[in-house]
Amino acid sequence: MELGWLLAWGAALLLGLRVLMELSAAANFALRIGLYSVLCVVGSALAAPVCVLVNGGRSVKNMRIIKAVVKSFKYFFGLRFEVKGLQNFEVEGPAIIVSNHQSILDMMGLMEVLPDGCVQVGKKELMYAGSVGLIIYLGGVIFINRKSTSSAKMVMAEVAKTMVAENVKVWVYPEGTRNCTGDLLPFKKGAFHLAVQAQVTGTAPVAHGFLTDFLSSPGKIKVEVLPPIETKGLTPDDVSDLTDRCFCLMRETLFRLSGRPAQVKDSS
Ligand SMILES: CCCCC/C=C\C/C=C\CCCCCCCC(=O)SCCNC(=O)CCNC(=O)[C@H](O)C(C)(C)COP(=O)(O)OP(=O)(O)OC[C@H]1O[C@@H](n2cnc3c(N)ncnc32)[C@H](O)[C@@H]1OP(=O)(O)O
Ligand SMILES: CCCCCCCC/C=C\CCCCCCCC(=O)OC[C@@H](O)COP(=O)(O)O
Repeated sequence: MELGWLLAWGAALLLGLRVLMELSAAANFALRIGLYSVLCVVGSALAAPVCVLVNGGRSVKNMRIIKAVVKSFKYFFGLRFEVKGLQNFEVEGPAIIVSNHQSILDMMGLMEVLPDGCVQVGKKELMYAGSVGLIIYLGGVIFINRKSTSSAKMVMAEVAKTMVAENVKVWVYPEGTRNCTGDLLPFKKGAFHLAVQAQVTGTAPVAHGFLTDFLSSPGKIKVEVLPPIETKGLTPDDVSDLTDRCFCLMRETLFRLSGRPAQVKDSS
């Protein structure tokens, strides 16, 4: 009898949530973000011991495991991904990847395209986000202190040396924070200094219209990897131009993916 009541209450709750999601777009979004957070926390707790057992601790190789787990999340939301330009990651030698960053949800899109041996740059506070922080640490994410420019620059200078020595790709979010306005924030220049310091083969901009597509249920998320910009031979004097070029390319692509007319605006 008690089990019967429990099932009845459970069914009523699910039905109630379903109706709420149908009636209110805000409730729909909040519930889906809630489910995503639960999946991240539980997925991280389950994946962390696997990463330690398979790769012995913090290593970029763990990103393969993390990627497999995060890629399964789309089935909970009925999402599909339309990925274009993956071949643009096939550059010889180290490279920088830059992408827009709309929300915590972006990780689902990023994992659809993340190449092997690619480390990401993240704010150091992420380390303290419970099991999610642990998995981010295990995945080899490079942590920077956004409150100290000199310390962030020092970390980036070390990254420049490592990426050349170990032939790795580095993924940076040049807006430096989440931004869900549908447009881009002016780019910070760290990624582009890094490209020049490491004399990388290319800087590949990635653009996605994640949030717009996530809100239209069931969404088809568009992610596009643009052709890399050759950065070998550039000097520190070229950093501003390189930053502007990437900004314009990415903004144009973001607007196209979101189905809005292109607008003209510079990065300053
Ligand atoms: C299994 C289940 C798993 C479930 C969980 C799901 C997924 C998780 C798993 C893994 C995914 C991890 C994802 C992590 C995502 C993290 C995203 C973020 O955290 S974004 C925020 C952090 N990132 C950034 O901030 C990068 C962008 N910022 C920069 O590049 C900045 O420039 C900076 C280097 C941080 C410095 O910033 P600051 O504001 O302090 O200074 P300015 O940018 O204003 O620069 C001042 C001045 O210095 C010059 N400059 C900058 N960098 C350099 C340099 N390296 N060398 C020389 N000079 C530099 C810059 O040009 C400015 O000078 P000027 O004004 O004259 O041009
Ligand atoms: C003991 C503490 C427990 C904390 C539990 C935290 C639970 C978090 C639940 C779900 C979060 C999933 C996060 C996926 C990783 C997303 C990385 C990310 O998007 O970081 C934001 C950062 O780029 C920019 O931060 P700001 O926009 O500047 O801010």
